[in-house]
Amino acid sequence: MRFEERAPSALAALDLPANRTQLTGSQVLASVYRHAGEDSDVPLKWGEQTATSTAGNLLLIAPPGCGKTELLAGRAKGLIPLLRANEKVLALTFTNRARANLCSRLDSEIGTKRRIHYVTVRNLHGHAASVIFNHRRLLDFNLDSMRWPRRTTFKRAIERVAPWSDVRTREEVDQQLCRVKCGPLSDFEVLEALTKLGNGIALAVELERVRSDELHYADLLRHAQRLLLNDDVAAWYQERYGAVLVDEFQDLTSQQLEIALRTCSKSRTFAGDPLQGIYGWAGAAPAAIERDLRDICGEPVRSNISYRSSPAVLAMVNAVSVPMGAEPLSAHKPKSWIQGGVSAALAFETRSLEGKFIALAAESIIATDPSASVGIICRSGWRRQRIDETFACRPEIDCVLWDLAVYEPGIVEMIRAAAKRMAIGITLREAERRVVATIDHIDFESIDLIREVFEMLATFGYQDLNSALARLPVNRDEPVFAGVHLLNAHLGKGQQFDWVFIPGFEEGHLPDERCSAGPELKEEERVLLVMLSRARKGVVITRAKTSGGSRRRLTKSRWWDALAEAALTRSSELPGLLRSAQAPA
Ligand SMILES: Nc1ncnc2c1ncn2[C@@H]1O[C@H](COP(=O)(O)OP(=O)(O)OP(=O)(O)O)[C@@H](O)[C@H]1O
Repeated sequence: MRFEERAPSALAALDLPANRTQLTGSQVLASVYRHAGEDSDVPLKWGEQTATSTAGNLLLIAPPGCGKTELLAGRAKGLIPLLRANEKVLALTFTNRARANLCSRLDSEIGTKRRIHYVTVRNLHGHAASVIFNHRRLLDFNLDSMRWPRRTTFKRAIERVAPWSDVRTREEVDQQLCRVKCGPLSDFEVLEALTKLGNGIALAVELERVRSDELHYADLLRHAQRLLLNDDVAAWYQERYGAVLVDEFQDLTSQQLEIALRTCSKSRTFAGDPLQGIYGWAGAAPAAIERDLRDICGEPVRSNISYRSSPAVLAMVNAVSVPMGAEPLSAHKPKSWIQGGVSAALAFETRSLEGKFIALAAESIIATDPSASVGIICRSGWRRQRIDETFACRPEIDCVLWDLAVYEPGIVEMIRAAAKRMAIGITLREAERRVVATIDHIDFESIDLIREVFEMLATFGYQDLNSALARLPVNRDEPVFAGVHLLNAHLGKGQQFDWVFIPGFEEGHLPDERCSAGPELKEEERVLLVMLSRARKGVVITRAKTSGGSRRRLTKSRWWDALAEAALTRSSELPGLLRSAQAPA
């Protein structure tokens, strides 16, 4: 059945200012073409200078989709012949998915074997953990008796000391602890600082952590920084790493920057985009970091040609980024995109209709092009609830929920590989113990995720491993593959999808109600830019006019009108365009 036959009510509910949108859209499109030139082969300078340059330090600054991560992979290739015997390149990212992303780019550039031989790819917490483990004898605590952090460690700690605290209090405590631990403080100095600040809950959480011999994520960075401030420790790493590459520098804290710099002194490459800085709440300071990096690397190499997105997507991206002070982004080979791509803004009467539309649209895209990836990206988890429920009612659509451990790149594969050596009928508990035993204990994040998978299987009532394994999804190493992906904004950083749907353009959600002024509002704008710019072929933004059974009126997001103006696709054209969802010619 055709898309529009299946969704008459959802389509009828669309509310798009068609004429005005088309007019403004063509103007924007014209400017996108003008900037790129027809099918121009750009930007040689950007690529040549970065991949083959043997300059010690290099700073790459460019907006989303210009190929920064790709260039880091190229740079690794160029640096490998310059390494001395026993030296490696260290590539640092922020998340597991970003690590998987960089690994797959490196694999295409230099092959998996050479990548494993010459390049260590870690996220910053993983690198910190290895520094702590390698130099544990210098620590002022016994690492053997400590537990590595889990994703739930902080949540469990605060539930123990302040079970009555609300979400906002918990976030504030988390942020305060992160800020205090952003320097090379000992445990005693952390307690002293928290006492001075007078936040009783934060102090209680920290005391509970020390009492129960746990490390939190922020402790990993703090202890790694302290160790690396020791010149002998730093020299040990500097002999091993002939080059360091850091992706997304805008999200570094000064502590993380120091860890990267002390780890490698020879060749340092940083890639990023200050306008995509979305971790200010965790202590990242893009402007200060950029200043420091200019001192170290000199003038940045820049580009504003997007290899990722169609002209229609870029029209929306530019509508957000240009008022923020960015140069407009242009599409590389703009003519190669069928009809210039898609960008649309759709308002629905209710959240339920919005969810129904998105599910049908995603289903239609996948039915037409099974190789397409569709990202449904929400600013916040609470606003995704209705969307998740809609997809849960439609088991025929395969969905990847990015918050579940079972969908983290490589995790199910690790379980399956270990399970091959286990007897049929082994209990889940025993299987978990044996799977964990096969993982390098420094890889505490994979161990945490494997434990989460087993916890989830136990909740679903599985008794033995074999029956559970049959129900686990096929898991891949790459972060984004064909199918529907449901995620929140921060998880999507650095990733890309053929199609992106962004629900929830209402005040209170976008921007978040706690971030409606000052630097927090600026950061929300950057979050918006990150979400929009994940799209390759098409981006569709949506909002609901009312909420819940009471039909409370919702106020449209302050960014809605500008984006609806920049949208190039009329609602009546959308079904056909979704059906012709193919990769660019
Ligand atoms: N020189 C190039 N030629 C063709 N395609 C490219 C080139 N450079 C990058 N790409 C492609 O463009 C897309 C975006 O690249 P990449 O993810 O490296 O951009 P980015 O600048 O790191 O983006 P973000 O800031 O959003 O993380 C990828 O699909 C990549 O393969």
